[in-house]
Amino acid sequence: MKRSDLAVYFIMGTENCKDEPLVVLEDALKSGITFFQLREKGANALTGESLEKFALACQTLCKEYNVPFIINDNVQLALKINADGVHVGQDDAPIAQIREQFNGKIVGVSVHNDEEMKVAVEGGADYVGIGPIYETQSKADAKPAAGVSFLSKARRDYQDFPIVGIGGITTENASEVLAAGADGVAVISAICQSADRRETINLLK
Ligand SMILES: Nc1nc(C(F)(F)F)ncc1COP(=O)(O)OP(=O)(O)O
Ligand SMILES: [Mg+2]
Repeated sequence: MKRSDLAVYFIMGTENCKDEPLVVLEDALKSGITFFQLREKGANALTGESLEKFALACQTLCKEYNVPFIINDNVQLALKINADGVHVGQDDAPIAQIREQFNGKIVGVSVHNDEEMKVAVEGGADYVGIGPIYETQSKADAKPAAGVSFLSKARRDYQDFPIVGIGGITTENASEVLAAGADGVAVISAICQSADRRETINLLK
């Protein structure tokens, strides 16, 4: 993957959308997202067969638009349907183990400090997600908003490593995240709830 692939990283699960999720995803793909992550969370999250079916439908749409399709947390599902990669957090399996399972695929890791960043980079992650930059409504167990200070430091320490910012990012504050050194922004609500996704996506770049 290229760093520029992270420019507008849309993340979505069925709980994030008022409208039909696949309609939202196709509109977002048509409107120019550059990366997609299926993050199925919450009380009514799809599971089992219905999750697999939904994931396959998302994967088909992403293939049509030549956008990488990443699955959050669910390593088994990502392997089973041959997703383009997986995103894991600090509570998931160690990066070295994930890296081995996903040879040649994309592995993203959430990091919050120098140590986690070092382990992710040395463990072979393809990109890191840093956040939450701002307060977020999309992650119930999110850490407090950290601002851009750690992101800026990570960029100083790893000048060429792919970094995406996440957490409460909107068209109003995306430029601050990019100025701090992120290659792109990861968003859920800003795109899910947008009335004009093409305009929103252009304002996130
Ligand atoms: N899902 C994510 N995607 C990104 C990405 F880099 F892709 F923007 N960064 C961070 C997260 C958060 O990941 P995690 O800490 O495991 O929590 P959750 O499983 O609730 O998402
Ligand atoms: Mg996770």
